Amino acid sequence: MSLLSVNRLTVTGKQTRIVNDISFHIQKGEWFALVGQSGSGKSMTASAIGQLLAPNLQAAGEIHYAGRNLLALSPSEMRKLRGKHLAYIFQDYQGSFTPFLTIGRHFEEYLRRHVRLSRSERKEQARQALASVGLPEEMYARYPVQLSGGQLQRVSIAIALLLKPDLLIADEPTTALDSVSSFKVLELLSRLQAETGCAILFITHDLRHVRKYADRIAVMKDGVIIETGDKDQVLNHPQQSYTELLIRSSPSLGTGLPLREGVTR
Ligand SMILES: Nc1ncnc2c1ncn2[C@@H]1O[C@H](COP(=O)(O)OP(=O)(O)OP(=O)(O)O)[C@@H](O)[C@H]1O
Repeated sequence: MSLLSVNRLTVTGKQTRIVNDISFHIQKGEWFALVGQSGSGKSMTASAIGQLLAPNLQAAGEIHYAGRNLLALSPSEMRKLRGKHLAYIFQDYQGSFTPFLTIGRHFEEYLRRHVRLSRSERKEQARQALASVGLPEEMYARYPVQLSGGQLQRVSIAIALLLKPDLLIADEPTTALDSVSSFKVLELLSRLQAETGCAILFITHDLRHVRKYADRIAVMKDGVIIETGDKDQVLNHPQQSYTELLIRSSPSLGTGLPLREGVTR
């Protein structure tokens, strides 16, 4: 059985349909990539899963997780699930931190919200989590502004994985980072996924990362999933001309694939 099953999800604004009747499923422990160009509806899909859509947007359809339809949960039920079972990391990692709280306090607050632990136990867990993402203990007492982008994103990952969620939703986690930091963050995610066994819904427009890390891919265009399958199948034998175009426009993937009729570069 799938860990997460999205069935006929639609996200609508006042006048527009942003996500249009999409379905996909994620298996336990797999790295599932949702790819497509900017504005195709990837982030809205990710937000709908955790009931994080802006108030002017509405989701319809079903999103099944552990036998429950997430779209039907009350806000407080959803809050309990987020963090413990389902965690997010975002492109805008800075927005996930409160500037006047130390890194340590961010861990503390997260743990306090979700589990019953003594103060010293919380501190110990935070220390271990920092170490697990390769950050020194002294980061605990620092403020977010005193860390680099890559370090902060690593802290977000440490916090997101603190309670060993089954599903991590990573919405373009490396887009705002330079290439060395991106590399480190993705290697870290890959290692932690192997250690914790969590599934990852990985949202990106960078197919190089997909090639390296993903198990399966769904390609999104204009709010619709136009193609889905195993990574190698989709990247080596795309069925849709749009997928071909995405592959061709990717810096290091765009070679060796014959251009099909009607596809323009
Ligand atoms: N609160 C909102 N109200 C109305 N439309 C919105 C709202 N938020 C996003 N949109 C629109 O929804 C569409 C899909 O946006 P979304 O962020 O899901 O795209 P994306 O594929 O994740 O793009 P990117 O890669 O740039 O993040 C866009 O056209 C965007 O302008």
